[in-house]
Amino acid sequence: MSDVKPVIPVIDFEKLSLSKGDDSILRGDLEEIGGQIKEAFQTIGFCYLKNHGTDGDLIENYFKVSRDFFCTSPDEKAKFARSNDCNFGWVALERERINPERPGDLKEAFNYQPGINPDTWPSSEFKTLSQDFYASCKTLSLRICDALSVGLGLDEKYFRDAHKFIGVDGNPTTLRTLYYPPLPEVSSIKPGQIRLGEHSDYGTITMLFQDEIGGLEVEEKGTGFVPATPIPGTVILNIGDLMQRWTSDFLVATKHRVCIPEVEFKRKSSRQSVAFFVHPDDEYVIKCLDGSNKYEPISSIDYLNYRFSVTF
Ligand SMILES: O=C(O)CCC(=O)C(=O)O
Ligand SMILES: [Fe+2]
Repeated sequence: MSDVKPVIPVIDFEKLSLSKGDDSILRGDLEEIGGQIKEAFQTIGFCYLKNHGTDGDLIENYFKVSRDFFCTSPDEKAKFARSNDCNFGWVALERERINPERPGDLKEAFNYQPGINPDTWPSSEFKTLSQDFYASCKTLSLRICDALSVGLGLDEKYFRDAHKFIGVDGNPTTLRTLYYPPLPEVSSIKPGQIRLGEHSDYGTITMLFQDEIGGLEVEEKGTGFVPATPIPGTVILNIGDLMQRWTSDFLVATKHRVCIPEVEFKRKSSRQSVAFFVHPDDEYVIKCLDGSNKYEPISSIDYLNYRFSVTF
């Protein structure tokens, strides 16, 4: 057996799994798992969590209802187009350029944030599954917050207390289902165009569920981009720029992207993923945790608006 650690570590989350009630969570388990997550975020900035306890049927059904929507006609999808002032709905192919130096991303997406109550949904099933998936991700992300708080030597509820309003007004945490359609012939892909350009996320943590097609790559210092190969049953976890700022760069928000697969059948296949972007409450003020003033205090919502204003 080699002692070389895999670049992106796989962390066993079983002891903090969603199948366990809040009362059965032990401090020692938060320390152990929180320490492993911290170490991953100090180095590569990404990890996989296995045995997280998210209901497999819920994941499967949410992927399916999303795919059914993305496979409807552009006119149908346009009825649910996301506007700049309302974080709900469909984002068309090439509509976003997350890396402004590249052409539009070859992806579609659908955003959901429970504080926003749209008049209509693509289907009642889509609505129910979005609500259920959001609720499950919320619980898991708060457990991750507890582990990370303990891992960083903070009070167990430190990060949880900054995320009190996830899923209600006053917190921008977003569930985004992503669809990367089958790709056209290489000749009709624009120079430099990929499925999702290089970027780091904006908020505190991001959880990502991906199908088996692959293509996600993560930047490793000194090496370049390395694949985040799909591992069935896991969720991928990374931090965003706001968490990096909060920890005065102690933890790193790693750049990542989704490339055009080299294997032909994967280029001809669609790819799906689901991201849960966690942000602190709008008015929560982020101050450097080490007591330094490396970065000025800033409210969560001011930071997010600033990031959107320079990207889109
Ligand atoms: O689809 C993926 O694998 C990555 C998605 C992502 O990084 C994002 O939406 O920020
Ligand atoms: Fe991302």
